[in-house]
Amino acid sequence: MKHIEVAAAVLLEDNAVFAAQRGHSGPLAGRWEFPGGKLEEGEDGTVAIVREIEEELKTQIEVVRHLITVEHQYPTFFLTMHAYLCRRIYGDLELSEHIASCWIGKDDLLTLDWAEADIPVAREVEKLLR
Ligand SMILES: Nc1nc2c([nH]c(=O)n2[C@@H]2O[C@H](COP(=O)(O)OP(=O)(O)OP(=O)(O)O)[C@@H](O)[C@H]2O)c(=O)[nH]1
Repeated sequence: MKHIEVAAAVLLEDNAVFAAQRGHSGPLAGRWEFPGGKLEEGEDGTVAIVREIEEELKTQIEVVRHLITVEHQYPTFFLTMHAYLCRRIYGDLELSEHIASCWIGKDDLLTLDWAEADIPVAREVEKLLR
């Protein structure tokens, strides 16, 4: 079974979190996620997340702290996902791969159609929102 290791960014601003909708085809098409991507060989998650957000969203971020690591078995691969609380430094989170994005508050957070592995992350985020 394929094992994928991914870093994801939790960006909080004005008491809301940034979420993005996947546009790729495949089993998770159209599902919502925290932006990020796969670690390169030998790469630390904190380095990977800064690189991925620069590539995907043309935005510079910094990592504030590790939030949660989730392990999830999808039908076709096993996922390890490290979610980091991050801060935006510069850039407007321009979508290049996702089809939509939103800033979502505590009350609506769990109503989004999240990728399954993201539910435990969303629950952690819920604790950080008022
Ligand atoms: N970035 C990200 N990926 C997630 C999340 N939740 C989740 O299940 N995943 C899965 O983890 C993998 C992340 O890879 P990616 O975003 O680099 O993937 P991709 O399939 O577009 O790959 P590619 O860049 O090789 O085309 C995908 O299979 C994605 O479905 C999440 O919150 N953020």
